[in-house]
Amino acid sequence: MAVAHPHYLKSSEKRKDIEQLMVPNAPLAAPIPQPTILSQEELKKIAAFKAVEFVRSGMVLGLGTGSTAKHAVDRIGELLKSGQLKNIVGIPTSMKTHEQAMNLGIPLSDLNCHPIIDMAIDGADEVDPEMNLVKGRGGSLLREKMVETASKKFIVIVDETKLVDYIGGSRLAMPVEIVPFCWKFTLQRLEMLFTDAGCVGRLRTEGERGAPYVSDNGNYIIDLYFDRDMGDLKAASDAILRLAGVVEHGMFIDMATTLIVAGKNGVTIRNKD
Ligand SMILES: O=C[C@H](O)[C@H](O)[C@H](O)COP(=O)(O)O
Repeated sequence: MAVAHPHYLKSSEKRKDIEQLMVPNAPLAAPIPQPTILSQEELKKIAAFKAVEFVRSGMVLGLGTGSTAKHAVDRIGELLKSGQLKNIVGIPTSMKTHEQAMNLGIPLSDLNCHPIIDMAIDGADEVDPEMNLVKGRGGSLLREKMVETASKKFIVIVDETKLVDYIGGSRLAMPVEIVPFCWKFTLQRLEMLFTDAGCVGRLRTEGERGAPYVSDNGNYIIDLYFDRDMGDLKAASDAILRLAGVVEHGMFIDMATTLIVAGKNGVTIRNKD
């Protein structure tokens, strides 16, 4: 199903007016409707707002992490404030989202108190044609996976740049959360699993001094980069999880129940068969 972006037309018309004002001796003609070019940020927001339309009062909600999920959390906060939503309980997937939701006044809880979640809404770094995902480039994969596997429905929200032919296909990171102890050893073991796919691993670092990035759970992250398709994802997942030292990986296989993609031609909503 594709839906256009009517609520964004006004701003494009505004832009047209401004362009006309900047052209010397521009004729005073009625503005000609132009196709709207939306930024990636606007597309993320459109996908996020569409997902929040599925939220109902009384739900326990998994609150995702990242720049796309942030729009969804903001929107939920807004609807709670205006009274359009009531009795929502949010389960945040990171310390960052916890802070955002708290500042918005969204009542929060955790998996100990709410082991079954009605619906989770979160972004993704990659989505393949089977709706398998890569997540965790923002470092929150472990808590996201815990919350989203506990969710009856998991709505993934992305702009169309996240669509790939196969997992790893963006050539960007597939994150793996590991314990800090002897991280180089674990990195080498991870690379060795995927030599056929031309896999290279890098410890994620931050700051000018390149200190290891530390997750909300006190762990390190190894980013894996693939030259070629790694093949059977379930076999890859099992092999990674069998390595002592690995906590979790960022492949979310067969977890998404709905995918919302915002692109220049509109919004597409797809449910898992
Ligand atoms: O750890 C981060 C999460 O998995 C994000 O959902 C993912 O990285 C997508 O983030 P963004 O919406 O900022 O592209």
